[in-house]
Amino acid sequence: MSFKNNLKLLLSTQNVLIYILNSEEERLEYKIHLMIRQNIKKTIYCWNFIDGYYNNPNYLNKAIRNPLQAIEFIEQLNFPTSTIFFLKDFHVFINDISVIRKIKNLSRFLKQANSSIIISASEMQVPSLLKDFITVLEFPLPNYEEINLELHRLFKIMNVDSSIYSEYFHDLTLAYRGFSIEKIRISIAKLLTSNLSSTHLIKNILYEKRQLIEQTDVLEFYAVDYSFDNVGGLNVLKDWLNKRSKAFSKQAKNYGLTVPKGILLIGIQGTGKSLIAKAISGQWNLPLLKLDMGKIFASLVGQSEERMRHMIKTAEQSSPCILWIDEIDKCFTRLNNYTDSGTNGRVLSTMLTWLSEKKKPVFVIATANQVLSLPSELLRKGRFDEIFFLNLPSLEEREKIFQIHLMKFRPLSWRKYDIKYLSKLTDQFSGAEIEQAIIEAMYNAFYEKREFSTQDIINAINNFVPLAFTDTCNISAIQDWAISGKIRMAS
Ligand SMILES: Nc1ncnc2c1ncn2[C@@H]1O[C@H](COP(=O)(O)OP(=O)(O)OP(=O)(O)O)[C@@H](O)[C@H]1O
Repeated sequence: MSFKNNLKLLLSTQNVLIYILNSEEERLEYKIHLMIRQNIKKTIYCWNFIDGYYNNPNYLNKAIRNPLQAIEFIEQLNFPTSTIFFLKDFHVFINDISVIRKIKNLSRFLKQANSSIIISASEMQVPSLLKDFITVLEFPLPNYEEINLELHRLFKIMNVDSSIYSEYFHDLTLAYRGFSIEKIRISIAKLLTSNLSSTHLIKNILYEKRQLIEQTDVLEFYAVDYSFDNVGGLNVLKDWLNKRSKAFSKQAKNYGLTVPKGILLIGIQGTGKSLIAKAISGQWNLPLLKLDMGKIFASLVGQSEERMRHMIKTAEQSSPCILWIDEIDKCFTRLNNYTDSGTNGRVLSTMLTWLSEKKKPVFVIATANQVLSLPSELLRKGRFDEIFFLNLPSLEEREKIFQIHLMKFRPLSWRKYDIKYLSKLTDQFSGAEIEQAIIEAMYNAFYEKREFSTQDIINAINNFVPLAFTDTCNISAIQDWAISGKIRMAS
């Protein structure tokens, strides 16, 4: 249900105390006034600590700097019917016992009078004594249409010919998702006065967005310049992803397609799971947010779930985007789930519920090395669109990986290396190990002050012991599991 409908319902069903969590007080106040004018017949009294009651000429400056008096004022008005008392920053004062008592005493009469108190709060600070009386609502940041409207308005005010940017208006609007209206105003004023081209304008907004996202502490904004050309092999996975590359477009929506949820990539270390996450972001031209799972877990009870919820909200506000959850197996294991039914289980269940019910265009890429220890709930249908297994590369895939890395290091002379022979020598090597062997060869040749050759790479390969040789048991177990048909192979 939309915020507006939710609030309308609460106000018409005798909810006496409504606590609205928001970061945009001015916009919230405007929306409530608009609702009163258009949809509901109520009178409104607004109060803040410095000005007291300020919007009704008959009661100007009542209860200045006195929250208790602000509540007593309601009593003095003799409980007017169908009235809203909009109290700003009142969360700071409702921990005072005299304020709590007064509100409790008032609540019955407010109910009879069909009136309500709305507390506008920037933080969640509901005292336990009022828990049963308060309904909490969250005021969402502006949506696509609101941002679009505001941008047109700002362009007009600033006398900027919006037709110059018309082709980019959709991208501009998307880039500003996750910003408050106030932040959009400041940002657009700053950017338009610096006469940037459309693409630079969007780049700068994304830079500001990055700072906004990183304030959350658990999300890192990854600026990547990768595409599928940087990934050798994994053709089935790439094909699957290519078919969804326009999944977040208007055309896909009009076609009736549902927004894809995401994928779980399971595989041996160094087979390109992280690389694929970065490449999708570049290929689909969507921002990549990396979640630091370790930072979700806090020591205080309830704080970890709160951080998870906050992270989800930030990702949704920045959508469309890619959310990359690296090494999910390190945080959620079967063992953890059974031994720690507390925090770990609750954080997992918050995430699983979101994954199942997610409607916003946040494409989740979770990666894991271990599958046998992953909680089964995570693998269940409906969480991810698909689970892919990334095996050690085949001969053809190794050829492609050698080519990609040699082209990267020697864009002009890569053809002189005997890629076919090197690929044959590296059976059981991962992509990361192939890259490592080339780098090792380069170091050795550089030390001897000469260009590196195929022979240097052969020497490096001969001195290299790949993980598949040292961790045979684990790797065979995961390969057997994948081959048994439980998940889709990435190549
Ligand atoms: N298929 C591939 N094509 C090209 N390069 C690859 C491939 N696989 C791995 N690499 C190289 O190895 C590096 C490390 O791989 P990556 O971090 O993506 O592996 P991973 O599967 O995420 O490993 P881990 O499980 O250890 O996190 C990549 O940055 C890339 O340079």
